[in-house]
Amino acid sequence: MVVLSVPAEVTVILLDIEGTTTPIAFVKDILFPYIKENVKEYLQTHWEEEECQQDVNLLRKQAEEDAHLDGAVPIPAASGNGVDNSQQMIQAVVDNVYWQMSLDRKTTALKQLQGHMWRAAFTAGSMKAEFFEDVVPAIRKWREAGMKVYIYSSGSVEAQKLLFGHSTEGNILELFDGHFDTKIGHKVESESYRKIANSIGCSTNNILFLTDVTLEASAAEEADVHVAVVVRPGNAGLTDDEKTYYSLITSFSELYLPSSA
Ligand SMILES: CSCCC(=O)C(=O)COP(=O)(O)O
Ligand SMILES: [Mg+2]
Repeated sequence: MVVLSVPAEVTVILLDIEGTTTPIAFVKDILFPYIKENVKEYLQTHWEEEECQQDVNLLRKQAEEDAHLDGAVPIPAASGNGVDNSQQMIQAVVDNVYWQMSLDRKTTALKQLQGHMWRAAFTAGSMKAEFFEDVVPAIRKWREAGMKVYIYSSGSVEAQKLLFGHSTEGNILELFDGHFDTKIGHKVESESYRKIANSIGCSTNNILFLTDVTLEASAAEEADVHVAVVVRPGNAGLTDDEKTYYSLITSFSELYLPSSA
């Protein structure tokens, strides 16, 4: 088995979700289709609720920022009361969500709505998150060795908690010291990793970030975070240069912690 030695200065392991702890197929074939199939009905049912209106307002602000992009879908401001106006707005939100999802955008606005929508499915038990089989045993071992373990995903913190709270392995939220999402910054921006270190109360070089996306790995590395790129079935392929440059692991069990020897 290939072994990757974790530098002695590392005290925190920061984990991506999609393509790292969880198969991309679970996200693309289960989580995202649920949103597309249910978004219109969800908006119709919850439209008058404050949480739903906050989600719509955030999506509208995002739509304003996106106005210059090809194919962008605007969300009009409410122009009055009435069923027709609400139905038009709901359709605009639906179209905007579909457009954003067609580009796999990671905007806070889209991720916040998705998180709220998944709540019903996870809490009713009709959806259970999946992890690669090495994930939970490895995290338990890291914790026993004194590591802190955090999640950093584009999925909202609320969605992350649903995922780890309702999985095929039960509620495993206790395994994490905390969660970060795009509210701290985007995963392809190195400043986000500095802010995460600051929030945890450590130096960036105390963190090892595991992700499947080399743009994220590169941003983290620029902030002096240690990185390993996770190669899983179904993940996007890496170029030869990326394969040579990055430390690669295909299972969390390939990480060797000197402190656990
Ligand atoms: C609770 S995560 C749901 C998946 C998701 O929406 C997503 O965007 C995953 O992104 P990641 O940063 O984990 O690759
Ligand atoms: Mg990922």
